Amino acid sequence: MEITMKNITKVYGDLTVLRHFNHTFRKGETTCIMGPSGCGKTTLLRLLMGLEKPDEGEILGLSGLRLGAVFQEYRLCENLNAVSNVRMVCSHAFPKERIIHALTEVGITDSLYKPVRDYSGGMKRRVAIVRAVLSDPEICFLDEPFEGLDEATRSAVGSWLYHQLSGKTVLMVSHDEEDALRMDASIFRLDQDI
Ligand SMILES: Nc1ncnc2c1ncn2[C@@H]1O[C@H](COP(=O)(O)OP(=O)(O)OP(=O)(O)O)[C@@H](O)[C@H]1O
Repeated sequence: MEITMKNITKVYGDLTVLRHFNHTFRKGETTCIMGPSGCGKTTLLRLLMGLEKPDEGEILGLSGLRLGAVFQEYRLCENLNAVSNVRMVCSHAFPKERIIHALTEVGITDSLYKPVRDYSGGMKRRVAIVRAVLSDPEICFLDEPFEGLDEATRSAVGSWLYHQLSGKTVLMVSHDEEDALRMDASIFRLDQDI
């Protein structure tokens, strides 16, 4: 029950981001990928999500899995409200009340029906988090999921997310060890000497 990145090399023009990189992530657990800015953390997630192709190497253990993701740039439909954004990833029969309940639990209450273009960055991030969770992923990728949230919200949303994703495979990126702690994640430091 593992996801293996085997001999992965990723190059952008003159820049080699990963060179002959090998690592195994355990399924059913949360791993927090940490490392200096620009070291390739997002690239690593994008390779695992299949959004980038490695120049060399292979990734094993992911095929057929249902993916969920929170991207740094939210990727919401700006003209739709929070409920509609989440509803897009749910099955037809999924009760709207459960969507509203989840959004309320992360603190999106009175703005549920406003277009998300009018939301703050922190609110957009919380909508993206609820969308990722309610898509019922088998593996969830979280790229700096708590960025832009104040300490109290970070803690409340972190605890909600931890409970929702418990037992699933989660690969997250963060600069903050507190985030790893609140998600009960093991830390993987990406510090390749390229
Ligand atoms: N599509 C791309 N084209 C060219 N260069 C890229 C591309 N994507 C990433 N890079 C470069 O690859 C390197 C690694 O980027 P990446 O976003 O993976 O780093 P990171 O560790 O996630 O950084 P941060 O912590 O700042 O988010 C950076 O130098 C970045 O500029």
